[in-house]
Formats: sequence, structure tokens, C-alpha cells
Amino acid sequence: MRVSVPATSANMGPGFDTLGIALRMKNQVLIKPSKFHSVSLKGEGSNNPALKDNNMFISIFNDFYHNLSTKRRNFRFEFFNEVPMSRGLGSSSAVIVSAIASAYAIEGIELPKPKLLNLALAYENHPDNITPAVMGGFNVATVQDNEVKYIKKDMPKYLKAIVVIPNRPISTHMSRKTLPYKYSKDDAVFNLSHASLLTAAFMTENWEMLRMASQDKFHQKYRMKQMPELFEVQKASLKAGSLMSTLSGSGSTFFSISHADDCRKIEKELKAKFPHFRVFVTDFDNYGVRVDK
Ligand SMILES: Nc1ncnc2c1ncn2[C@@H]1O[C@H](COP(=O)(O)OP(=O)(O)OP(=O)(O)O)[C@@H](O)[C@H]1O
Ligand SMILES: N[C@@H](CCO)C(=O)O
Repeated sequence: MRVSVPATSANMGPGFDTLGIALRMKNQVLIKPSKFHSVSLKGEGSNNPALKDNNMFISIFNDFYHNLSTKRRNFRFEFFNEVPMSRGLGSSSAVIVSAIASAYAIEGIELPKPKLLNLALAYENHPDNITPAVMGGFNVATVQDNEVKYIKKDMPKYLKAIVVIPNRPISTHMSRKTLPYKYSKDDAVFNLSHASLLTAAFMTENWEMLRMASQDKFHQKYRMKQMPELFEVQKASLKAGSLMSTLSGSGSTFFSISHADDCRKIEKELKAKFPHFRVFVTDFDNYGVRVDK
């Protein structure tokens, strides 16, 4: 059985804890019944021996598996990871969503996506990464009465994402602590109006509005101060022709969107300017988590 989950970019500027989008980079896990428990890792995290022991995937999988099954089978887990850890591309959401989906699938129990989304919420209490990880596409989401309420929009093929991935990780948990405890009414209205406009722009495919609507006063500048070169990345990406360019989740990745015709030029300019960062173009994912039995 194989389960794959896409990387996700959350916030998208002003949509703190609300907006997120799925990318065509994925973590996959292949699970086979086996005499003994064993783990193999390829790709991201493969040089981290701790991930071969009781990693977050295995512990969430076991929580669900032990609840769902009376049998005590062992499994071989083969991970193929494309989502870099702690870089703002939703690595924790990918792990949470794939672990829950895997435990249900291995038991042959149907798990509708909305239910999976609400189960994932217990492990990550903001819905902006888990919603696109489960559903794919661009999503606006909130949590009400412990349930995720969301609206999804498929992304067109003529738009591409350009990601700039620094080699330094940023932990979401630590990064949230650097944010102000309170915001002024002016800043709140600024983010409310920009996030609303940005959402409307995605829904109506008004791509020229993205640059203006993706401005933010809630989190980016506080987080980017930890890695000031990110201000240069944003400036360079917009100058090279991106439609929008924002800190991805809590960072350290920078996420931009462009027309397909412009993406190679933008990628080339960013690579030349930031040779020590990984820069590449990727498509959007409109499907979300996928289970192949
Ligand atoms: N492939 C993986 N296998 C096991 N655990 C992982 C894996 N990827 C991420 N994790 C867990 O998730 C943690 C990273 O979560 P964190 O929220 O800090 O980063 P992120 O999800 O990549 O960023 P963001 O939420 O800003 O997009 C790691 O410290 C690790 O515990
Ligand atoms: N909305 C979250 C995304 C990262 O998980 C944050 O900005 O902290």
C-alpha cells in the first residue's frame, strides 16, 4: 500500500493560519506487512538516524492502528520524502496526514477526506497546511467547534510555484513565539482586507491582484528578521516578475507564483543571486493525499 501527501505553503502573506496551497512535491510511504518492524528512508531526512526509530509518523500511525485493529501485525515502512523538514513547506502536516490515512487504509477502513482533515486537526491546531495537504489546491480554512470549515479552488496549470529553500531550518513552534501577542486595530484591518482580497483574487483568477493583496503585517517581517537575506529574496523574486512572493508557512522557504512563461527566467535570476539556496520550479497539486492499495 502506498500513501502520498503533497507539500504545502501556508499563510500566503496576510492569511495567517488561514490560507494554504498544495505543491507537486510529495512525501510517499510504502507499507508492507512484515515479520519485524523496520523503517527505510530515502530523500529528505535520510541522513537523520533519529527518523529510523520512533519518528512522528510511526507514533501517530501506531496511535490509530492500535485503536482500529485488534491484530498486532508488524510492518515495513519505506519512506520517500521530497518535503524538506522545518522549512515552511508543511513537513509536519504531510507526516500527520499520511500517518492517519495509512492506519485506516492498512485496516481497509474507508476514511472520507473531511474526516481525515478533522482527525489531523488534533495534531496541528491551525488548518492552513493540513487542509491543502488533504484536499490539494488553494484553500481558505477556519476552525469552528473543533471542525475545519474550508473552501477549495483548483489551481490552473498555466501558473507555477517557485520555491527558494535556505539550508537553515526554522521550527514552527519556536517561530510562533517570536510573533507579537497583540496587534493594533490598523494592522488587523490591514491583514483582514488583504487576506480577503487575496482570497477573492484566487477565486476569481484575478492574478494581477496577487502582488498587492499578498502584503502582510502579522508575521513575515518578525520572522524574516531571523534571516534578513529573505527580504532580498522577496524583492528579487517580485522584480524578476513573480505575481506574488511570500514567506512559506513559518519559513525559512520563500514561495512565489508566476505565469508558466515567466517561471524559468525567475528561477534563473534567483539561482544566480542566491547560489547557496535551493531554487526550483514546481507545479501545484490539486488532488491532495492519495492512497493506492
Ligand atoms: N519526514 C518526516 N518524518 C518524521 N517526522 C517529520 C518528517 N518531516 C517533519 N517531521 C516532524 O515535523 C517537525 C517539523 O515541523 P515544523 O512544523 O517545525 O515544520 P514544517 O511543518 O516543515 O513547517 P511549516 O509548518 O511552517 O510549513 C520535525 O521536527 C519532525 O518532528
Ligand atoms: N500558520 C502557521 C503555518 C506554519 O505551520 C504559522 O505561520 O505558524
